[in-house]
Amino acid sequence: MTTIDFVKGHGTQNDFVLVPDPEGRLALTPRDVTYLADRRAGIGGDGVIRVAPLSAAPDEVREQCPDAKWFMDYRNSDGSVAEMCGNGTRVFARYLVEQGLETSDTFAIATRAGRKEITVVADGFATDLGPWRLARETEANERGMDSVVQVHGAPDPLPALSLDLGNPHTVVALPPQIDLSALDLHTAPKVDPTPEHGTNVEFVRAIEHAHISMRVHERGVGETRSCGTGAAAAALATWWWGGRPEDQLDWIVDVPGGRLGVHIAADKVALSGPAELVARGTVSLPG
Ligand SMILES: N[C@@H](CCC[C@H](N)C(=O)O)C(=O)O
Repeated sequence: MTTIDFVKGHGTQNDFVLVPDPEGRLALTPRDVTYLADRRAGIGGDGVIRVAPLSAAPDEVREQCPDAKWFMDYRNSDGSVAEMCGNGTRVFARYLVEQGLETSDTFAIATRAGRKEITVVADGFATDLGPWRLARETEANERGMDSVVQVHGAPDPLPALSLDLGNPHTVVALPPQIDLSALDLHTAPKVDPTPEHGTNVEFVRAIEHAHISMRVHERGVGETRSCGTGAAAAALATWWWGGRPEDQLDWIVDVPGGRLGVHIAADKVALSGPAELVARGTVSLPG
């Protein structure tokens, strides 16, 4: 039986089991990940993050991130690998700083979606998520929609926009007659056309100028209380639908677990918000 150290943390209640692997020797299987993420039989989390040295990252990640020391090896709670996790980057950064593994106010980390730059800010951490793009630009109609989403709680399919932030997102602007709280996200919303590699789905309600609230159904997880790349996708889609106003580049995104900041800069986007570590211990992996 293998016993490992773990650290539990969260960013706006998007929670993760961090697994320190300073030598880069740990091969977490999907079964290990589902066990660690299990809220009843294991530790519990929306995802599992192995903290590995850059030398343990895949070749293409090492090439893209030569100045990063640490690789965020992210898995969803169902054991699947995801390219990116925005809230995860901040919790990962919190761990590196608390352990003294990073000592400056700005540093790079490596992810499967490339190099991400972290900045320590007053209320947590900001992550430069880098470039984003419309996933199906050629198919977006004049209203900026390229797909439809069927979700329990809405009588008809709702128009949506797909964005790529390193990982896939489909954003729905809720019509005024449907409350965010009326949606049932226990089952995955159905997206048409079906994205080849699945998608995270965000439902957005505008509150005021550059201020939205959202709920999310995450690929590989289910409904979560926050999603960092999802918040960025939701702000970008709302900004896009609004005609990309140049005076609306700083967004507030309210999620069930708290509040995130999103800054849009030309072809890049940044995410900011809190990150907390709440527990440490050891756990035996299933044999
Ligand atoms: N919660 C994350 C996103 C995690 C990955 C996602 N479920 C996927 O499969 O793409 C975030 O904060 O961005």
